[in-house]
Amino acid sequence: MELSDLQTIRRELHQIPELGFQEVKTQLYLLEKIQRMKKSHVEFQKWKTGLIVRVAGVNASKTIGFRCDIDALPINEQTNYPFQSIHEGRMHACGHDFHMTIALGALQEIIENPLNDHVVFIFQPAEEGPGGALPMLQSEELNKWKPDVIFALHIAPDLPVGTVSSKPGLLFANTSELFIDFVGKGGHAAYPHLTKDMSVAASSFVVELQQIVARGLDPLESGVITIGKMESGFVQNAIAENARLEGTIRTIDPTTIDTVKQKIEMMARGFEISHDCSISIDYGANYYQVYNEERFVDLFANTVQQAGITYQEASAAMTGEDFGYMLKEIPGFMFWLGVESPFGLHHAGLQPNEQSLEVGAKTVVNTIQALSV
Ligand SMILES: CC(=O)N[C@@H](CCC[C@H](N)C(=O)O)C(=O)O
Repeated sequence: MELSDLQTIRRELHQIPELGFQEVKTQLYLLEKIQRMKKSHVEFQKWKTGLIVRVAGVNASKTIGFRCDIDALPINEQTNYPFQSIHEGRMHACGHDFHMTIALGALQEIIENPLNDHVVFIFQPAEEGPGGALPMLQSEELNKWKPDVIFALHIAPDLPVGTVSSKPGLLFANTSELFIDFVGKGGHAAYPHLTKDMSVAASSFVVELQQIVARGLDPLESGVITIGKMESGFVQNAIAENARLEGTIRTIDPTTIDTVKQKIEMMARGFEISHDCSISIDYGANYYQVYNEERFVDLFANTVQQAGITYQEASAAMTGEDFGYMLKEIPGFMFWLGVESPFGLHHAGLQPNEQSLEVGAKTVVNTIQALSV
């Protein structure tokens, strides 16, 4: 596919971002593109709001899988693009518009030049939450065409176009969402002694949470607790009866996340006494670490270098990815694709360089070919 075709697809997808398991327009868009490419050796199945496409090999001994994620974030876009999101409060701020476009570009190439092996393209919903990889992996649809080896990519705003990066072993962290609800007693702003102020309780809780990482964990273990959203009260001159914190926990070791959760629960019991309130905790979606198999990372590094693309050894990151569940069951790896954006992932100004679409599609095709040898 020409760069201009990839750009058109990316821009059209960028305009219709949808949250996890609501990717209705996105699924239709992908279907329409796939129908146009479809030939007799191509089949597809829908899975919820996602899709699985299989290109049959000419003499297959295995199935190679490439997975891309298709959902967006509840972020208000702040780019100066003429093709901004038409969905208010929704944005492809994690590059999934790029991931889908690259998958479509690679799919077309593989349809036109089928390999010996079968190739399965997985368009997975709900990566940002509540998590589509695990239920998709357990689905009849995916099990019908289960890959023997699988890989995926993620855009990297801090890497130049023409550079890709990965590493053997741990690439992304273990994660758990974190939702904490506080219930106290509201009242007039002038009579705090008659109330249980949940704005104060929740604010102190946010600050105290950081002590769990600073003082509750072995300094040689890594952890992050981030509260990305807090809400309380409803008017400036009333004391808040309710508060809600929304955040995420990240750890390098899968067992450390349980330690963090225990400490949060102990802290909540203490706050219930000291603030005379009730606190409930929900951990939402939990993702398993992304762990790359060394032999595939080596093969990938050699393949891209032969194609004139720069390979850089990555460091592990505290980002999460439910693709970790797929890698737990199917051998493979994940890599970062350089897109040099002035703003990072999950930022309202994310503007990845579209030149990277061609590099991405070429890299995916080359990798599938290398895995098929
Ligand atoms: C690559 C990336 O940015 N992934 C997300 C995954 C989110 C998982 C979940 N909603 C959570 O916040 O724990 C990330 O934020 O790392």
